[in-house]
Amino acid sequence: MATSISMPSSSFITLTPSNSNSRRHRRPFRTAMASLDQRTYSPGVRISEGNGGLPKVSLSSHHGSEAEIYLFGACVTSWKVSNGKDLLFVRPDAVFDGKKPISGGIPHCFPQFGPGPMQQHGFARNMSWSISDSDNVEGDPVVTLELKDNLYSRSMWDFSFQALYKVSLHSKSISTVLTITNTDKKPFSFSTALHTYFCASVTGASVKGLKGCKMLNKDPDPSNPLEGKEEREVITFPGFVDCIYLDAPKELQLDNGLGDVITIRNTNWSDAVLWNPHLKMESCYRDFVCVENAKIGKVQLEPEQSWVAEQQIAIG
Ligand SMILES: O=P(O)(O)OC[C@H]1O[C@H](O)[C@H](O)[C@@H](O)[C@@H]1O
Repeated sequence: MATSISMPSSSFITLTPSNSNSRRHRRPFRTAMASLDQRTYSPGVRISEGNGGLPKVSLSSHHGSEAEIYLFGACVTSWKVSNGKDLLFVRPDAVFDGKKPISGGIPHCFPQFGPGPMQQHGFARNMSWSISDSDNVEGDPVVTLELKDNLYSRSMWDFSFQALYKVSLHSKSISTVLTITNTDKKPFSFSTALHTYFCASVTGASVKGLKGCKMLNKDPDPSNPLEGKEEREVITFPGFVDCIYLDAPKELQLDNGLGDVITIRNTNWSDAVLWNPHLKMESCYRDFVCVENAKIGKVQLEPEQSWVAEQQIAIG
């Protein structure tokens, strides 16, 4: 069944979440593992200790789908539909030490995509987010995570901001809405991406939907990307791939080469990135491809303005 994403037509909005058909718990707190189990969340939303003792939110829908999200980096590390097959990939070299970003699942790149004045892909993927809200909408669990500036983020990017990340699990899809709000008194700008790792057989995987897009190919020289236009209907991963697609469409299709066709829809994520490290990660490159929704050109926000973007990945 096709599911549509309904989003405000403007990319800059003020958030007013509401849902009459929901069972919501709003409990802002900063995570401390000892106190986590005393909190209650909406049905289908549970918190427990994950790898490395890091707090992990588990979502289970009444349809049998499941997802896991680490508060460290607000990283969705697992998404399973009712057949129990995990469609996301976590690299075998991923560490869960609360310092290094979790390599796999859906890491955030914010407030910078790629290399730049601050660390690669910014700091959001290696900070602890908190739970600001949980909900259950007709049997589907929803959790909203929040990140605000602190001394660490300000040491790299001296702005006051709020990031809200709402993750909703459905029977055959998972959607994420990222809202960045300028809570500062001065404007700021950022680039961002959701660096999604999909389980795949790299020799059978392919992506459709990018034909005609302007490309910035970081292969062979990442510091001097080659401009071009994508001519292929079906893009495969025969070797190292690291390519930005500007003004990508709202819907891409990934055939993971493992028998699944995954539709990746978005609202307001204007760009896309394909990445597979090939022999640079010899132990695991055969088992995943990254298809990333991104905002490569800078988003500029005035004080109190918000930017909102949604990604939905769906199967079947
Ligand atoms: O290893 P990471 O810091 O997670 O980055 C992994 C990759 O992310 C993106 O896909 C970039 O386009 C690549 O150039 C980068 O190598």
